Parts: sequence; C-alpha cells; structure tokens
Amino acid sequence: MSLHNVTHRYQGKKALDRVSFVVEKGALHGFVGPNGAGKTTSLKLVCTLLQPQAGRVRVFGEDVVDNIRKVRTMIGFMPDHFSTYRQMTVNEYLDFFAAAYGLPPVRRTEVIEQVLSLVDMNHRQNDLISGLSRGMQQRVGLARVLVNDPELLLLDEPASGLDPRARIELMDILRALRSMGKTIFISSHILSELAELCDAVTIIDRGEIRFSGRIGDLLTNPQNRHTLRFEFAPGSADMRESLAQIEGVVSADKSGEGAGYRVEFDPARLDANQLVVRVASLGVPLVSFSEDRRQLNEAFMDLTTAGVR
Ligand SMILES: Nc1ncnc2c1ncn2[C@@H]1O[C@H](COP(=O)(O)OP(=O)(O)OP(=O)(O)O)[C@@H](O)[C@H]1O
Repeated sequence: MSLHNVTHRYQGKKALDRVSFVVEKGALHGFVGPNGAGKTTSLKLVCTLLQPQAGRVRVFGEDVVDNIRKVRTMIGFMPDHFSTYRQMTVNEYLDFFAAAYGLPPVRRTEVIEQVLSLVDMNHRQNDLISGLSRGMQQRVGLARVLVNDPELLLLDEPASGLDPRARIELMDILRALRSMGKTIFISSHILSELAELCDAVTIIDRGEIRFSGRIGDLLTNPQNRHTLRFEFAPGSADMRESLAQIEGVVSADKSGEGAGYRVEFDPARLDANQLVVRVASLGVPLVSFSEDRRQLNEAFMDLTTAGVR
C-alpha cells in the first residue's frame, strides 16, 4: 500500500499535505500521530471512502480511483467508532456483512465460524452486541473485517478504550493475522503501544509525515551514534572519573537513578568493542551495556508539535 504526494483539504483547510509513505506487503505497520494529525483521513483515502484530491493512493499496485472495485475486495476497514448495529446478535451482524459481500448462505455459516474462531468468540455467537464488553466488541469488529478475507487490514485505533489485558489479547490476534500473511496498517495515538507489535511505523503530525520506517531507525539518535550506555552493579562507587580516563572517551555522565552511565567516545580513537572491553576490565561488576537509544516518548515528542490541532 502506498500514498504518493497526497494532499487533502476539508473546506479549504489542509488535513494532509503532500503525504507519501509505503506499507510493505505482509508487514504490521503502525500509524501514529496526535489528535487531528490526519490519520483517519489517510485511512479513509486508502479504503476508498474519500477520493484523493491530489496525489496517488495504491493498494498492492492498484490505484484506488482507477480500480476502486478491485481495491475494495482487497481491504478490510475497521473504523474507530463501532457501528450502530448493537441490537443484532454477533451472528446476525456478521451474516449481514457476509451477505453484503455476496457470500451465499452456506458459505456464510462457514466463514462466520472461521472468523469467530480467529478472534476466539465462537461461544458468544448468539449474544447481542450491546451486551458485549468493549474488548469483545472490538473482536467482533475485527471478525467483521475478516469476512471477505482481505489482504490488507486497515484498523483505526483498535486498542482505544481497551483495558491492558484486552489490548495484549488484541495484539496477539494481530500477530496471528500477520503470520497468516495479512498486511496490517494500524493507527494509534500512542507510539509505545505499537512499538512492540509493529515492524515499521509512520509518524504523522499536522498533516505531514515526520518519519516512516523501521522502529529501530526511529530510536537510533544520529547525534548519539557514538554513545554507549553502561549499567554497573547496584551500589557501585561513582564511575564517572574512571570512565572519563579511558583513552578515547569524550564524556561520561550518569544516566538515571541507579548505576547507569552514558559514555560518549571518539570513534577515531576507539571503537565500541574496545570500549566495552576497557569498561569491563575496570574491576567493577558490569550488569549490562547497550547502544544508547532514544526512548520512544522522547522520539515522538521530538517529531510532533505541542497542542491539539
Ligand atoms: N469531515 C471533516 N470536515 C472538516 N474537517 C475535518 C473533517 N474530518 C477531519 N477534519 C479535520 O482534518 C484534520 C485531520 O483529521 P483526522 O480525523 O484525519 O485526524 P486524526 O489523526 O484521525 O485525529 P484523531 O486522532 O483525533 O482521530 C483535523 O484538523 C480535523 O479537524
């Protein structure tokens, strides 16, 4: 799936400004941004509910305007607000959507069994949707998106309003769907919620893309490329001076409350392996060392602007 130079205005007001990014086939790709950033607008363009005013949107190579019917067979869109069919049972609800996709009655029964088993809701088939918890309703919403066996799932804030357990269970279902070969594009306000789950992430703010790529690349701070973090055993003596005296070390600062240090070094005089060997031979037990990576929240705050749009 890809957006190329997409601009979208509502009554003259720009909601998306030359937005371009790619979601690889088979990936679980996160879409993160604060309120009003343009996430729902982008999702609506991909799922053909809105037409691009400028730029191109493609789903597995098919243009959403030129090949709208084909695109619709390939996608499943779960909006952020659950539909109003609350007085239907789970079974009636799914049967309704399966019929809308043109599945004959016998096939519908089969498909409903399959999608409910994927989201582990077979035992609630005859319950009214209004009587289900938010987490269960989300599962039914996901089952609904799966009835036409789409290749691309577009999920708008599926985890909002879920308790931590329901969130974790939802993430497990999404991982299972990815392993079945589905491409999943999922939006959220919260970067850390998606970081564990996703292969890649796109960050949008005020209608502009701020980052699109692997989460690891987002966390590697280019300014800190030559910095390692060391954690010594709790209760160790202050190590700043010993660290600073290692040849090639530019600075050594405390990091956090415990015995953690950020050590910046000059790559022309010392490489990371040599630094680790020197630090380990200081005679103070070393608990861990790692590349200094920016915290997710820090990265997100750097890339987005304060205040609601
Ligand atoms: N139908 C509409 N008419 C006018 N303006 C709209 C409409 N839909 C969205 N907007 C505006 O477009 C901008 C982007 O909105 P969008 O819903 O795409 O953001 P979002 O990232 O999904 O936000 P949220 O996280 O709050 O759902 C916002 O400024 C919003 O007010």
